[in-house]
Amino acid sequence: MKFAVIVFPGSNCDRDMYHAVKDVLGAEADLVWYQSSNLKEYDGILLPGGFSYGDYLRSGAVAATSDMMKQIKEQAKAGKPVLGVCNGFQILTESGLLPGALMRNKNLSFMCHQENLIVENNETLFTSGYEKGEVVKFPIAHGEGNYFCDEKTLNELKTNNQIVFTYQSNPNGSTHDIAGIVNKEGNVLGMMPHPERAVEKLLGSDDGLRLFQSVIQNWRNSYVTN
Ligand SMILES: NC(=O)CC[C@H](N)C(=O)O
Repeated sequence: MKFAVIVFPGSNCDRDMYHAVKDVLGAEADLVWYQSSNLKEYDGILLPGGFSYGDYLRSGAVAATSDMMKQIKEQAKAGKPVLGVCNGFQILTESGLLPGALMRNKNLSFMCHQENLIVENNETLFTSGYEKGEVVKFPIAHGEGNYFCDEKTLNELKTNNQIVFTYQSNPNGSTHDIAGIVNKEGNVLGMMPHPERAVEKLLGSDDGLRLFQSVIQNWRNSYVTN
């Protein structure tokens, strides 16, 4: 399985994502500049965190209009796994691949620390390696992680089991303590906390490893026969 780690001007967690999948997991991965047109070559797409286009207008708003996002939409439609972390999540909501929006944190401050998350749904291709209800520890690092959606959208998210991670102790004011959601089809996950920064005990947690392992395992189950 080969991953594309998408790099926009202003991405700054791209190297961490690359390190996690390539060096720690031993998967194939490339850093893919946003002007590339070869996304079809990849089996999985990783949208890392950062400050694409300096967070101008709104976080993720400019990147959402790029040709790269058009390619990502096509690949998502084809069923490939797409993971957006932090600014990646913001880009996914801004581009309409996921519902809702990320607003300024309730305390209007940038926050950077470890958070406990609850795995609400372990029936996705990203979370099959976790137990339902399991508490995992991932770091957060954001100023605009306050997930908002209207009542109707929240009910849809609940009905379709699209809420994947919630915060055990809500740090940013997110609606329903939401930390991560999937699309209806289940192949696009957006989350504010950083699984790629929780892949080695030295980092304070390796709970993020199983997320990437789940993606790889599910891809193998679908495409590799022997
Ligand atoms: N680490 C990140 O991706 C930061 C995301 C975003 N630009 C924010 O501060 O909200």
